[in-house]
Amino acid sequence: MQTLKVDLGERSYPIYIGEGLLDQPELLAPHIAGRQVAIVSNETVAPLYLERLSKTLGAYSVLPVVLPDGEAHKNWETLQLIFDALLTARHDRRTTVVALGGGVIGDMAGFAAACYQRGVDFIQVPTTLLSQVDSSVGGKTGINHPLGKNMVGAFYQPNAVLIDTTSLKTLPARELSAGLAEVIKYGLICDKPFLAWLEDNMQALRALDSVALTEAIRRSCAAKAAVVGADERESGVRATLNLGHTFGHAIETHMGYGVWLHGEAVAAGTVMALEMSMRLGWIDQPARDRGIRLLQDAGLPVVPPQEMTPAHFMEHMAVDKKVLDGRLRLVLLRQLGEAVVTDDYSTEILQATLAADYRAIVAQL
Ligand SMILES: NC(=O)c1ccc[n+]([C@@H]2O[C@H](COP(=O)([O-])OP(=O)(O)OC[C@H]3O[C@@H](n4cnc5c(N)ncnc54)[C@H](O)[C@@H]3O)[C@@H](O)[C@H]2O)c1
Ligand SMILES: O=C(O)C(=O)C[C@@H](O)[C@H](O)[C@H](O)COP(=O)(O)O
Ligand SMILES: [Zn+2]
Repeated sequence: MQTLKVDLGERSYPIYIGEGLLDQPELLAPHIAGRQVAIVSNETVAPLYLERLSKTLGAYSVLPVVLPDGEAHKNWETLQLIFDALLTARHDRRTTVVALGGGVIGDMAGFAAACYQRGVDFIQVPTTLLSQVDSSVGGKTGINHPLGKNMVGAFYQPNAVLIDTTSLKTLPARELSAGLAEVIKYGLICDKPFLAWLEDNMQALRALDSVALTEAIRRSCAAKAAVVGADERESGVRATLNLGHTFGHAIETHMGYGVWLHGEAVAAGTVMALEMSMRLGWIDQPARDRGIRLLQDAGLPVVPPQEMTPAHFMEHMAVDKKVLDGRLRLVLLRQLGEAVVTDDYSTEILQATLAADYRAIVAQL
């Protein structure tokens, strides 16, 4: 097992990474204060892992809360089901909410923990690659609004993150690829050598090679922990973790939550960010193409939806959380491995990026 730390003073917490950690009560016990634990999961993950985790937490009174599965359920109605269950079972302020599932479950369970009786303890047990490398770390919690992704939420850090890498064995290939989009993101924004490592190891990752996966998870979590430790509430460098997300969130909202997976939308959005960085003269064409090829090798879509016009993108991007005083800030690349958050671009270049022929760009690779 490997242990990383998210360094946030008195709110610091460990990230445990390893095989079979779901069965190790001694890792969770130090992070549970009371006798009550609510395991929040969904209809897909619960049949796979809920019984196991409940057994591991056998010393506590365990309340299972099983939600409907999917991004389309990341909303008020589903959040309410968590509060209903906690209140019906008389969970008090010393309860611990444990999120068992992917990023949708983690974001919702975390938000519920932030709100329930004004805040109770919370542990992340992520079971998708995306949640293991990104969403379980850093304390962004929340739900979607029909007008925009993650528009209602709170920064609320977990007490611990427990990553059992063997849970990835049951993950569908499409979901694994979605997680790889966020892994590639770390290489693009802050770790150029990691890009080369990913190019060398992409096939092993997609074949669920446990050594390669553990290394990708460790390196991703280390990058995320460093960024979050430096800027917990996104007043600066944390916004770089949003590479590809301004365009990607527009795709998710426009297409209907769940039609494009978050990681898929981020992948196509990252291609758009690469294209815009090239049009600004910051990266050259070989660098752009290298990024696109890596996303493609990960099994991800690299062309935005054909039905989305520049006007559609502009409409959705207007509610992005990086808009300040009406001006949209974008995460772009100065070079591979170095991201910037900037509003220093011309409208013409943004419009040209939105209108670019991505099918032609991909065809020439
Ligand atoms: N809070 C953050 O910092 C942050 C970061 C990135 C993404 N997110 C959010 O995370 C969400 C995406 O997360 P996701 O990609 O994990 O999607 P998800 O939570 O929808 O999980 C993907 C699918 O895999 C299933 N699943 C989960 N674990 C499984 C397993 N081990 N075996 C088989 N099936 C399994 C789920 O039931 C679901 O159907 C989005 O809502 C996104 O906005 C949040
Ligand atoms: O942790 C962060 O900060 C991120 O931006 C990570 C992203 O991968 C993630 O999708 C996040 O939920 C996006 O945040 P948002 O503030 O743009 O909704
Ligand atoms: Zn993301």
